[in-house]
Amino acid sequence: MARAAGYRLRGYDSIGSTNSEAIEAATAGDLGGIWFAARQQTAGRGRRGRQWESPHGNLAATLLIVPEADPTLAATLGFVAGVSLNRALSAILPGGLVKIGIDGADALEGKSRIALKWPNDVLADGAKLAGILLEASKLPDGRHAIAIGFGVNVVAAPEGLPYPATSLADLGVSLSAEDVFEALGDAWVETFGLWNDGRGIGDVLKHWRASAAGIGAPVAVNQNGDVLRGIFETIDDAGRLIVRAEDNRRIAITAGDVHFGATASARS
Ligand SMILES: O=C(O)CCCC[C@@H]1SC[C@@H]2NC(=O)N[C@@H]21
Repeated sequence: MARAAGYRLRGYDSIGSTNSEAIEAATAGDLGGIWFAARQQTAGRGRRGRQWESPHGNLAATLLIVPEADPTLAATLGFVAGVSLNRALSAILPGGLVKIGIDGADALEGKSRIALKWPNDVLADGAKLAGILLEASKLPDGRHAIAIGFGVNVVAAPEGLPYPATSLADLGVSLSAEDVFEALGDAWVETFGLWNDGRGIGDVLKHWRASAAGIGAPVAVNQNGDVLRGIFETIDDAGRLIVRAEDNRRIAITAGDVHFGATASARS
C-alpha cells in the first residue's frame, strides 16, 4: 500500500482480517497509530457477525488507535470514519463531489452521488459501496484500543445480498485499492483533526447529517427481529438514529439494520 498520512503502515498482500490483526497487535502491546491494509482478506468480518467479502483488488484497511477520549466518545469515531470515507469517495467518483464547509449542512452545494447510511455504510447511487466496522479492545491500563475497519468495493461488489451493492468498477471508475487508501488516509487526518479528541464531535455529526441518506423519509429498523417503522428524523448529538414512530413516539436507536422507503421491509 502506498502512503498513510501521519501513521505507521503495515501492508499485506493477503490476510485473514485487518481488524483481527489490529486487535491482536493491540493485545500484544502495539499501541496504535497504525494502519493495517490488505489487498485481499480471507476471513473479512462485517457488522453484526456477518462475513465481508474482500476479493483481491478491493480495499481492506484498519486503523488502530488508542484515543484519550472516554469509551463513549471513542465510539463516535465511527462517524469520523463515515465522514472520512464519504469525503474520499465523493472526491473520487465523477459527479460525487460536494463542497462541505466546516459549518456543515449550510455549506452543502449540489447533490452528491455518495451518501452515508446509518450507522456505518457508504452508498453510491443508493447501493452499498463501502462499510465500516468499529471494534474496541480494553487494554491492561484501562484504555481502549479502537480498530476502525474500512472495506471498499473497488473492483468487485458481492452478489446475492438482500440489498443492492456496487463497486467503483461498476460505477466506471478504474482506480486501485492503493489510490482509494491514499484518499482515505488524507480524509481521515482532516476529519480526525476536526473530531479533536471528541470535543469536535458536534461538527463531525453536522458533516455526517449533511451527507445522510433518507432523512425525512420512511424507514424500517430491524433490531434483532423487532421491526420499528416510522420517519427517519435525524441523527442526534450522541449519534443515535431518531425515528418518529407510526404512533408518533420519538424513538432513539443505538443499533439496528436500516431500510429506506415507504415499503421498507426489514431485510438484513
Ligand atoms: O458493512 C459492514 O458490515 C462492515 C464491513 C467492514 C469490512 C472491513 S474490511 C477491513 C476490516 N477488516 C475486517 O475484517 N472488516 C473490516
